[in-house]
Amino acid sequence: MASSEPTGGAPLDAAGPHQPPYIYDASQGYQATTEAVPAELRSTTNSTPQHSNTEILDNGASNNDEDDLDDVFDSDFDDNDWDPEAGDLTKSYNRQRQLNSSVAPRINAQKPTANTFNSVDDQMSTLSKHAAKIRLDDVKQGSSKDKDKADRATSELVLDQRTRMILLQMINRGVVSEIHGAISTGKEANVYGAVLHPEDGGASIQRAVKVYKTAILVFKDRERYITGEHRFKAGADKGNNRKMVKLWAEKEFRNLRRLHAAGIACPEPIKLKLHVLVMELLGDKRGWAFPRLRDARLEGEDVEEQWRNLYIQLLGIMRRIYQVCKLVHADLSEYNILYNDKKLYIIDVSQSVEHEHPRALEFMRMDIKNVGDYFRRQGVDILPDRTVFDFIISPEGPVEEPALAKAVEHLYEVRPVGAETDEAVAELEVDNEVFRNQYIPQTLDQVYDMEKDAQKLDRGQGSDLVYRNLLADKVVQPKEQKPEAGADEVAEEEVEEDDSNSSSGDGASLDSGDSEDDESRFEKGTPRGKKHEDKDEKKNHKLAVKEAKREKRKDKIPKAVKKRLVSTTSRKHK
Ligand SMILES: Nc1ncnc2c1ncn2[C@@H]1O[C@H](COP(=O)(O)OP(=O)(O)OP(=O)(O)O)[C@@H](O)[C@H]1O
Ligand SMILES: [Mg+2]
Repeated sequence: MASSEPTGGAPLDAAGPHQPPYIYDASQGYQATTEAVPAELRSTTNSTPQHSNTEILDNGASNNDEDDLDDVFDSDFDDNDWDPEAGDLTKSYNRQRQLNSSVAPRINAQKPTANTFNSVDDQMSTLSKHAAKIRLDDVKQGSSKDKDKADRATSELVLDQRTRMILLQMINRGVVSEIHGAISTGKEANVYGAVLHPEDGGASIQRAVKVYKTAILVFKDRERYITGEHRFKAGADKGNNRKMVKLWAEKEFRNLRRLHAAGIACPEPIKLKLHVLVMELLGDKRGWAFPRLRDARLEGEDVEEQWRNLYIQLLGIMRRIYQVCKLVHADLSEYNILYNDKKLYIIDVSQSVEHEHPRALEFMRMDIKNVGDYFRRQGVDILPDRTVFDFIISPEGPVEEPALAKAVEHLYEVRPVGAETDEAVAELEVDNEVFRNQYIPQTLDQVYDMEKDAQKLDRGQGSDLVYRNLLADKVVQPKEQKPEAGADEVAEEEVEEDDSNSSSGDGASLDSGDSEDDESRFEKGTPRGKKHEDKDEKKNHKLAVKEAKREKRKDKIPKAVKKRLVSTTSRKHK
């Protein structure tokens, strides 16, 4: 994949003002004229734009300017831009963007340009002393069956120059002391284990380092999370991979911080630099990461009950993320939840959206489906998607444990039919199917026939409306309600209020959030689905779904048999 063909590697005569104080030779690499550039850096080092022979491995990085290290050595690492105490993150983010897009060197403009290279070179030399602390072959994987994967991971993992420099910086600044092998390699990011040996000789601290990839194909499907995120617009430049991954990393960092501040079990975000995010390792003291929920093996006599408790725990977490963090995870599944000792940990929140994102509720419905499907496969008697949806978005009700779990138990008690009979199970499936295809307006602006719905409310039939829980009493007085003063506006206030109380003082959004942008968020996030279906069409659709289900049921395994099968399988895990 990488080319070792030298193209610009002819020895330079002398270091001119725009050239570094070392020269590059195609066969021998760097020939230092001042300090030696160590082997660790030599393979890919290239600090001058006229050299294009940089080996671009790894990371899927394919930008021609991958060797540009300017932003890596920006002073932003030092000025605590990403510390919660540093104040307005939007401002610091914008400041950073300005810095990054500036053509002039960011070091004292009075200095001759040659000093810029000196400085980069000096920094590289300084960092080089840490090179041996990046030991990617030191792989820790959860189980021996993952050995193959681990081997593959090791060979796949060759860091590009920029990433390596950032990692060395992290070591130099004492964010971590060593970086080890990959915990995970994926299409969007690699996650490495790292360890910090505190200077005071205290116990070592395990950390995780997530490195986002810059290959273009990777985040193609991220479009829908950006479109409609009006505050994201100014920052998103789809033409520039590097900027994009930086944005995703920032988004994840901020979202994690919100979750963590709300006391949700998730990795504590520690440090962010460009596309590299350092966070708490969710794992044991020796650096073994907790398994994903998908790979979790529950043990004990009461495995069934444990699964049910995890399901209830997760519904509580989802409600808390929505109500307290004002976010929707948007990629929640057994792959993005870690499990340890009866507890669930939420990870991978770079695509999480504000609850006011035009598609937030659609993403939430997807999360609910994924979660429900998974727990059902574990034999849990799950609640209907619609019930879960209402539980999460209802402004009324608790947002803390243990009250959350109690509230879920209550939902079980009051549901009309339990899942004891085949009919009840079938009914649940129909209801889920209908719900999953139903149009959900995000705000009152999107309500198709406000008049008609208002009449419904007046007649006390508001519970028929799928968006009924958006209709907090204070938000909706249907008759006087103007479309532009919808739930969204109130939600905005709540966000601000919430943010000002939170320690981070910022949101997960990435730009200034100008309110005049508010309308534009609906341009592309056009409501889809069943909006234009009238009542009869809906009824027919429901009947059709019912009919299809009835057909399917004919060759269905009876519930009791299925349950037996499921519990035998889970017992195998003991
Ligand atoms: N803080 C952490 N502690 C322990 N393990 C982690 C942590 N963060 C991530 N992991 C592990 O790394 C894996 C990938 O992380 P994550 O889900 O955040 O990346 P991703 O964006 O899904 O990347 P990709 O889509 O490329 O796989 C997780 O499934 C988990 O096993
Ligand atoms: Mg993931």
